[in-house]
Amino acid sequence: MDLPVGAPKSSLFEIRDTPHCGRAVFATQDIPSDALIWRSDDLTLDVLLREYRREVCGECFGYEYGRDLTIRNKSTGFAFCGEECQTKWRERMGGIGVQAWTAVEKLVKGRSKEDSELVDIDTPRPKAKEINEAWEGTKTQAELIRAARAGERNMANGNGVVNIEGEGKPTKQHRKAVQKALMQAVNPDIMSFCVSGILWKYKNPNDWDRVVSLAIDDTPYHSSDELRAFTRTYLHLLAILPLPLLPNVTVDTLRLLSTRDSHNSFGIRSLEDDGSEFFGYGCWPAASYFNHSCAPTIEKNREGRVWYFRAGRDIEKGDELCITYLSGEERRLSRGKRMQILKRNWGFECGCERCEAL
Ligand SMILES: C[S@@+](CC[C@H](N)C(=O)[O-])C[C@H]1O[C@@H](n2cnc3c(N)ncnc32)[C@H](O)[C@@H]1O
Repeated sequence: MDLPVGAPKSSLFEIRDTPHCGRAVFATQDIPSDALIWRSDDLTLDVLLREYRREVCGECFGYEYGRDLTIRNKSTGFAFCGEECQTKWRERMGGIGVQAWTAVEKLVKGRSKEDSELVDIDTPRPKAKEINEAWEGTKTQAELIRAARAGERNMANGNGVVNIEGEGKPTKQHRKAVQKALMQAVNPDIMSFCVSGILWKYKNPNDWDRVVSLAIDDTPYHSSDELRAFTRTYLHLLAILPLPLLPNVTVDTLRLLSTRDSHNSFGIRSLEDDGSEFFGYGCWPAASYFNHSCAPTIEKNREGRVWYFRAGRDIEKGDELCITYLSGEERRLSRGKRMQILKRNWGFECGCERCEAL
Protein backbone atom coordinates (compact mmCIF):
# COMPACT_ATOMS: atom_id res chain seq x y z
CA MET A 1 0.00 0.00 0.00
CA ASP A 2 1.32 3.48 -0.90
CA LEU A 3 1.68 5.66 2.15
CA PRO A 4 -1.12 8.26 2.08
CA VAL A 5 0.02 11.89 1.96
CA GLY A 6 0.40 13.18 5.51
CA ALA A 7 0.48 9.72 7.11
CA PRO A 8 3.05 9.19 9.89
CA LYS A 9 6.34 7.56 8.90
CA SER A 10 8.71 5.81 11.30
CA SER A 11 11.03 2.82 11.60
CA LEU A 12 8.87 1.70 14.57
CA PHE A 13 5.69 1.09 12.60
CA GLU A 14 4.00 0.75 9.24
CA ILE A 15 0.52 1.49 7.94
CA ARG A 16 -1.47 -1.33 6.35
CA ASP A 17 -5.00 -1.96 5.17
CA THR A 18 -7.11 -4.19 7.42
CA PRO A 19 -10.21 -6.23 6.46
CA HIS A 20 -12.70 -4.36 8.68
CA CYS A 21 -11.11 -1.24 10.19
CA GLY A 22 -9.64 0.62 7.19
CA ARG A 23 -5.98 1.49 7.45
CA ALA A 24 -4.19 0.78 10.71
CA VAL A 25 -0.75 1.17 12.28
CA PHE A 26 1.34 -1.93 13.17
CA ALA A 27 4.62 -2.22 15.08
CA THR A 28 7.54 -3.27 12.88
CA GLN A 29 9.69 -4.08 15.92
CA ASP A 30 9.33 -4.73 19.65
CA ILE A 31 8.71 -1.44 21.47
CA PRO A 32 9.26 -1.06 25.22
CA SER A 33 6.60 0.45 27.45
CA ASP A 34 6.69 4.27 27.58
CA ALA A 35 8.74 4.67 24.38
CA LEU A 36 7.79 7.71 22.32
CA ILE A 37 6.23 6.40 19.13
CA TRP A 38 5.00 9.49 17.35
CA ARG A 39 4.78 13.25 17.80
CA SER A 40 2.10 15.09 15.83
CA ASP A 41 2.57 18.83 15.42
CA ASP A 42 0.52 19.05 12.23
CA LEU A 43 -2.61 20.75 13.51
CA THR A 44 -4.66 21.89 10.52
CA LEU A 45 -7.96 23.32 11.71
CA ASP A 46 -9.08 23.81 15.28
CA VAL A 47 -12.22 25.01 16.95
CA LEU A 48 -12.35 26.57 20.40
CA LEU A 49 -15.99 26.55 21.46
CA ARG A 50 -17.22 30.08 21.91
CA GLU A 51 -18.11 29.51 25.55
CA TYR A 52 -14.40 28.83 26.27
CA ARG A 53 -12.89 31.59 24.15
CA ARG A 54 -12.09 33.87 27.15
CA GLU A 55 -10.69 31.04 29.25
CA VAL A 56 -8.61 28.98 26.84
CA CYS A 57 -5.51 30.32 25.10
CA GLY A 58 -6.09 30.61 21.34
CA GLU A 59 -2.53 29.44 20.68
CA CYS A 60 -1.47 26.80 23.25
CA PHE A 61 -4.95 25.91 24.62
CA GLY A 62 -3.68 26.71 28.14
CA TYR A 63 -6.44 26.92 30.76
CA GLU A 64 -6.43 28.41 34.24
CA TYR A 65 -9.32 26.57 35.90
CA GLY A 66 -12.00 28.75 34.33
CA ARG A 67 -10.38 32.14 35.02
CA ASP A 68 -10.56 34.65 32.17
CA LEU A 69 -7.12 34.97 30.61
CA THR A 70 -5.38 38.31 30.99
CA ILE A 71 -4.73 39.08 27.34
CA ARG A 72 -7.86 39.41 25.32
CA ASN A 73 -8.09 40.72 21.81
CA LYS A 74 -11.55 42.21 21.61
CA SER A 75 -11.58 42.61 17.83
CA THR A 76 -10.78 38.97 17.05
CA GLY A 77 -12.39 37.50 20.18
CA PHE A 78 -9.33 35.37 21.06
CA ALA A 79 -7.65 35.35 24.48
CA PHE A 80 -4.07 34.35 25.26
CA CYS A 81 -2.12 33.17 28.27
CA GLY A 82 0.79 35.52 27.49
CA GLU A 83 2.35 37.91 24.99
CA GLU A 84 4.37 35.10 23.46
CA CYS A 85 1.27 33.11 22.53
CA GLN A 86 -0.45 36.20 21.19
CA THR A 87 2.55 36.96 18.96
CA LYS A 88 2.76 33.35 17.73
CA TRP A 89 -0.94 33.35 16.92
CA ARG A 90 -0.67 36.62 14.96
CA GLU A 91 2.30 35.29 13.02
CA ARG A 92 0.47 32.10 12.22
CA MET A 93 -2.67 33.92 11.11
CA GLY A 94 -0.94 36.64 9.12
CA GLY A 95 -2.75 39.82 8.16
CA ILE A 96 -5.50 38.00 6.26
CA GLY A 97 -6.19 35.66 9.17
CA VAL A 98 -6.51 38.52 11.62
CA GLN A 99 -8.83 40.34 9.21
CA ALA A 100 -10.93 37.19 8.79
CA TRP A 101 -11.38 36.61 12.53
CA THR A 102 -12.14 40.31 13.02
CA ALA A 103 -14.91 40.10 10.42
CA VAL A 104 -16.33 36.97 12.08
CA GLU A 105 -16.21 38.51 15.56
CA LYS A 106 -17.97 41.63 14.34
CA LEU A 107 -20.76 39.51 12.89
CA VAL A 108 -21.13 37.21 15.91
CA LYS A 109 -20.88 39.97 18.50
CA GLY A 110 -23.68 41.88 16.81
CA ARG A 111 -26.08 39.03 17.63
CA SER A 112 -27.79 38.32 20.87
CA LYS A 113 -27.41 34.77 22.14
CA GLU A 114 -30.98 34.00 21.10
CA ASP A 115 -30.11 35.04 17.56
CA SER A 116 -27.31 32.54 17.42
CA GLU A 117 -28.43 29.32 15.91
CA LEU A 118 -29.07 26.46 18.27
CA VAL A 119 -28.49 23.13 16.63
CA ASP A 120 -30.48 20.12 17.68
CA ILE A 121 -28.32 17.07 17.18
CA ASP A 122 -30.76 14.45 18.39
CA THR A 123 -32.62 14.13 15.09
CA PRO A 124 -31.77 11.72 12.25
CA ARG A 125 -28.57 12.34 10.32
CA PRO A 126 -29.20 13.73 6.84
CA LYS A 127 -28.48 11.28 4.03
CA ALA A 128 -26.63 12.00 0.77
CA LYS A 129 -29.73 13.25 -1.12
CA GLU A 130 -30.66 15.81 1.53
CA ILE A 131 -27.03 16.94 1.81
CA ASN A 132 -26.67 17.40 -1.96
CA GLU A 133 -29.94 19.31 -2.17
CA ALA A 134 -29.05 21.61 0.71
CA TRP A 135 -25.74 22.61 -0.87
CA GLU A 136 -27.29 22.86 -4.33
CA GLY A 137 -29.86 25.23 -2.82
CA THR A 138 -27.14 27.78 -1.99
CA LYS A 139 -26.01 28.13 -5.60
CA THR A 140 -28.02 31.12 -6.84
CA GLN A 141 -27.52 33.20 -3.72
CA ALA A 142 -23.83 32.32 -3.56
CA GLU A 143 -23.33 33.48 -7.16
CA LEU A 144 -25.03 36.79 -6.42
CA ILE A 145 -22.93 37.35 -3.27
CA ARG A 146 -19.75 36.46 -5.13
CA ALA A 147 -20.66 38.93 -7.87
CA ALA A 148 -21.38 41.61 -5.25
CA ARG A 149 -17.97 41.03 -3.66
CA ALA A 150 -16.23 41.08 -7.04
CA GLY A 151 -17.84 44.47 -7.67
CA GLU A 152 -16.43 45.55 -4.31
CA ARG A 153 -12.98 44.54 -5.54
CA ASN A 154 -13.38 46.61 -8.69
CA MET A 155 -14.37 49.64 -6.66
CA ALA A 156 -11.50 49.05 -4.21
CA ASN A 157 -9.08 48.91 -7.11
CA GLY A 158 -10.48 52.20 -8.31
CA ASN A 159 -10.79 50.66 -11.72
CA GLY A 160 -14.09 52.19 -12.67
CA VAL A 161 -17.12 50.07 -13.23
CA VAL A 162 -16.14 46.90 -15.06
CA ASN A 163 -12.70 45.39 -15.35
CA ILE A 164 -13.28 41.67 -15.04
CA GLU A 165 -15.45 39.86 -17.51
CA GLY A 166 -18.96 39.53 -16.17
CA GLU A 167 -18.19 41.45 -13.01
CA GLY A 168 -19.45 44.96 -12.58
CA LYS A 169 -20.99 47.33 -10.14
CA PRO A 170 -23.21 45.49 -7.63
CA THR A 171 -26.90 45.85 -8.45
CA LYS A 172 -29.77 45.98 -5.98
CA GLN A 173 -30.26 42.23 -6.49
CA HIS A 174 -26.66 41.56 -5.51
CA ARG A 175 -26.87 43.73 -2.42
CA LYS A 176 -30.12 42.03 -1.40
CA ALA A 177 -28.46 38.61 -1.60
CA VAL A 178 -25.72 39.83 0.77
CA GLN A 179 -28.21 41.37 3.18
CA LYS A 180 -30.34 38.24 3.17
CA ALA A 181 -27.30 36.11 4.05
CA LEU A 182 -26.28 38.47 6.85
CA MET A 183 -29.75 38.38 8.41
CA GLN A 184 -29.67 34.61 8.89
CA ALA A 185 -28.92 33.11 12.29
CA VAL A 186 -25.26 32.54 13.05
CA ASN A 187 -23.68 29.48 14.59
CA PRO A 188 -20.35 30.73 15.99
CA ASP A 189 -18.76 27.30 16.44
CA ILE A 190 -19.59 26.11 12.93
CA MET A 191 -18.30 29.43 11.67
CA SER A 192 -14.99 28.93 13.54
CA PHE A 193 -14.67 25.46 12.06
CA CYS A 194 -15.14 26.75 8.51
CA VAL A 195 -12.90 29.82 8.92
CA SER A 196 -10.13 27.81 10.52
CA GLY A 197 -10.20 25.28 7.66
CA ILE A 198 -10.39 27.94 4.94
CA LEU A 199 -7.46 29.84 6.44
CA TRP A 200 -5.40 26.69 6.73
CA LYS A 201 -6.05 25.85 3.09
CA TYR A 202 -5.22 29.40 2.01
CA LYS A 203 -1.90 29.35 3.85
CA ASN A 204 -0.95 25.74 3.06
CA PRO A 205 -2.22 25.03 -0.46
CA ASN A 206 0.39 22.34 -1.01
CA ASP A 207 -0.60 20.43 2.12
CA TRP A 208 -4.31 20.14 1.34
CA ASP A 209 -3.84 16.48 0.31
CA ARG A 210 -3.03 15.65 3.93
CA VAL A 211 -6.65 16.41 4.73
CA VAL A 212 -8.00 14.88 1.50
CA SER A 213 -6.26 11.54 2.30
CA LEU A 214 -8.07 11.05 5.62
CA ALA A 215 -10.86 8.51 6.19
CA ILE A 216 -14.12 9.85 4.74
CA ASP A 217 -17.54 10.19 6.36
CA ASP A 218 -20.01 10.86 3.54
CA THR A 219 -22.82 11.85 5.92
CA PRO A 220 -20.98 14.01 8.44
CA TYR A 221 -23.84 16.25 9.61
CA HIS A 222 -25.50 15.19 12.85
CA SER A 223 -28.87 16.69 11.98
CA SER A 224 -30.74 18.71 9.35
CA ASP A 225 -30.29 21.75 11.62
CA GLU A 226 -26.56 21.31 11.57
CA LEU A 227 -26.50 20.88 7.80
CA ARG A 228 -28.49 24.11 7.41
CA ALA A 229 -26.13 25.88 9.78
CA PHE A 230 -23.26 24.89 7.47
CA THR A 231 -24.97 26.12 4.31
CA ARG A 232 -25.84 29.43 6.00
CA THR A 233 -22.30 29.78 7.26
CA TYR A 234 -21.07 29.34 3.69
CA LEU A 235 -23.20 32.29 2.56
CA HIS A 236 -22.21 34.37 5.60
CA LEU A 237 -18.55 33.78 4.93
CA LEU A 238 -18.89 34.66 1.25
CA ALA A 239 -20.40 37.95 2.42
CA ILE A 240 -17.86 38.90 5.10
CA LEU A 241 -14.44 37.30 4.59
CA PRO A 242 -11.56 39.29 3.07
CA LEU A 243 -11.57 39.11 -0.74
CA PRO A 244 -8.33 37.09 -1.12
CA LEU A 245 -9.95 34.22 0.80
CA LEU A 246 -13.02 33.96 -1.42
CA PRO A 247 -11.54 31.49 -3.94
CA ASN A 248 -11.27 29.10 -0.98
CA VAL A 249 -14.79 29.74 0.25
CA THR A 250 -16.42 27.05 -1.87
CA VAL A 251 -18.94 24.28 -1.38
CA ASP A 252 -16.25 21.74 -2.28
CA THR A 253 -13.87 23.02 0.38
CA LEU A 254 -16.50 23.17 3.11
CA ARG A 255 -17.93 19.75 2.27
CA LEU A 256 -14.50 18.23 2.20
CA LEU A 257 -13.60 19.72 5.57
CA SER A 258 -16.71 18.17 7.15
CA THR A 259 -16.34 14.76 5.54
CA ARG A 260 -12.72 14.51 6.72
CA ASP A 261 -13.02 16.13 10.13
CA SER A 262 -15.96 13.97 11.17
CA HIS A 263 -14.02 10.77 11.88
CA ASN A 264 -10.59 12.26 12.38
CA SER A 265 -10.73 15.08 14.88
CA PHE A 266 -9.25 14.96 18.37
CA GLY A 267 -10.99 16.60 21.29
CA ILE A 268 -9.10 19.49 22.86
CA ARG A 269 -9.72 18.95 26.53
CA SER A 270 -8.40 20.22 29.85
CA LEU A 271 -5.14 18.53 30.81
CA GLU A 272 -6.24 18.06 34.41
CA ASP A 273 -9.32 16.23 35.82
CA ASP A 274 -9.21 13.36 33.33
CA GLY A 275 -9.93 15.88 30.56
CA SER A 276 -13.39 16.63 31.89
CA GLU A 277 -13.62 20.05 30.19
CA PHE A 278 -14.15 19.86 26.44
CA PHE A 279 -12.82 23.10 24.93
CA GLY A 280 -13.16 22.18 21.28
CA TYR A 281 -11.49 19.97 18.72
CA GLY A 282 -8.87 19.90 16.02
CA CYS A 283 -7.57 17.82 13.15
CA TRP A 284 -3.99 16.50 13.23
CA PRO A 285 -3.83 14.41 10.02
CA ALA A 286 -0.79 12.27 10.88
CA ALA A 287 -2.36 11.32 14.21
CA SER A 288 -5.51 10.15 12.46
CA TYR A 289 -4.15 6.80 11.29
CA PHE A 290 -4.33 5.20 14.73
CA ASN A 291 -7.46 3.10 15.14
CA HIS A 292 -9.44 2.85 18.32
CA SER A 293 -9.24 0.05 20.87
CA CYS A 294 -11.08 -0.27 24.18
CA ALA A 295 -7.78 -1.72 25.48
CA PRO A 296 -5.31 0.56 23.68
CA THR A 297 -1.60 -0.18 23.26
CA ILE A 298 -0.77 3.52 22.93
CA GLU A 299 -1.34 6.35 25.37
CA LYS A 300 -1.65 9.84 23.97
CA ASN A 301 -1.19 13.17 25.65
CA ARG A 302 -1.29 16.72 24.44
CA GLU A 303 1.19 19.46 25.23
CA GLY A 304 0.04 22.73 23.74
CA ARG A 305 -0.59 22.17 20.03
CA VAL A 306 1.30 18.87 19.88
CA TRP A 307 0.13 15.29 20.54
CA TYR A 308 2.59 12.70 21.87
CA PHE A 309 1.97 8.97 21.41
CA ARG A 310 3.77 6.58 23.75
CA ALA A 311 3.69 2.82 24.23
CA GLY A 312 1.24 2.11 27.07
CA ARG A 313 2.85 -1.31 27.63
CA ASP A 314 5.51 -3.50 26.05
CA ILE A 315 4.50 -3.96 22.43
CA GLU A 316 5.54 -6.86 20.21
CA LYS A 317 6.46 -6.64 16.57
CA GLY A 318 3.22 -7.08 14.56
CA ASP A 319 0.90 -5.72 17.30
CA GLU A 320 -1.53 -3.04 16.22
CA LEU A 321 -0.82 0.41 17.64
CA CYS A 322 -4.19 1.66 18.85
CA ILE A 323 -5.29 4.62 20.89
CA THR A 324 -8.67 5.04 22.53
CA TYR A 325 -11.28 7.43 21.19
CA LEU A 326 -13.14 7.27 24.50
CA SER A 327 -12.72 9.63 27.44
CA GLY A 328 -11.39 8.32 30.76
CA GLU A 329 -14.88 7.81 32.13
CA GLU A 330 -16.22 6.19 28.96
CA ARG A 331 -13.42 3.61 28.95
CA ARG A 332 -14.80 2.16 32.20
CA LEU A 333 -18.30 1.62 30.79
CA SER A 334 -19.72 -1.77 29.80
CA ARG A 335 -19.09 -3.15 26.29
CA GLY A 336 -22.65 -2.30 25.19
CA LYS A 337 -22.39 1.32 26.32
CA ARG A 338 -18.94 1.76 24.76
CA MET A 339 -20.26 0.31 21.51
CA GLN A 340 -23.17 2.75 21.59
CA ILE A 341 -20.90 5.77 22.07
CA LEU A 342 -18.50 4.69 19.34
CA LYS A 343 -21.34 4.04 16.93
CA ARG A 344 -22.98 7.38 17.66
CA ASN A 345 -19.85 9.53 17.61
CA TRP A 346 -17.66 7.69 15.14
CA GLY A 347 -20.05 5.58 13.12
CA PHE A 348 -18.33 2.21 13.58
CA GLU A 349 -19.05 -1.11 15.29
CA CYS A 350 -15.99 -1.54 17.47
CA GLY A 351 -13.98 -4.56 16.37
CA CYS A 352 -11.17 -4.19 18.92
CA GLU A 353 -9.73 -7.20 20.79
CA ARG A 354 -11.40 -6.28 24.10
CA CYS A 355 -14.85 -6.11 22.48
CA GLU A 356 -14.32 -9.20 20.30
CA ALA A 357 -13.07 -11.28 23.25
CA LEU A 358 -16.47 -11.14 24.99
C1 LIG B 1 -9.24 8.25 12.84
S1 LIG B 1 -9.71 7.09 11.66
C2 LIG B 1 -8.52 5.83 11.90
C3 LIG B 1 -7.81 5.44 10.63
C4 LIG B 1 -8.72 4.81 9.60
N1 LIG B 1 -8.86 3.36 9.85
C5 LIG B 1 -8.23 5.07 8.19
O1 LIG B 1 -8.28 4.17 7.36
O2 LIG B 1 -7.85 6.22 7.91
C6 LIG B 1 -11.18 6.47 12.38
C7 LIG B 1 -11.94 5.46 11.56
O3 LIG B 1 -11.25 4.19 11.54
C8 LIG B 1 -12.16 3.09 11.71
N2 LIG B 1 -11.91 2.46 13.02
C9 LIG B 1 -11.07 2.90 13.98
N3 LIG B 1 -11.07 2.07 15.05
C10 LIG B 1 -11.93 1.07 14.78
C11 LIG B 1 -12.39 -0.07 15.52
N4 LIG B 1 -11.94 -0.37 16.74
N5 LIG B 1 -13.32 -0.86 14.93
C12 LIG B 1 -13.78 -0.59 13.69
N6 LIG B 1 -13.40 0.47 12.95
C13 LIG B 1 -12.48 1.31 13.49
C14 LIG B 1 -13.54 3.71 11.68
O4 LIG B 1 -13.99 3.69 10.35
C15 LIG B 1 -13.28 5.13 12.17
O5 LIG B 1 -14.29 6.02 11.76
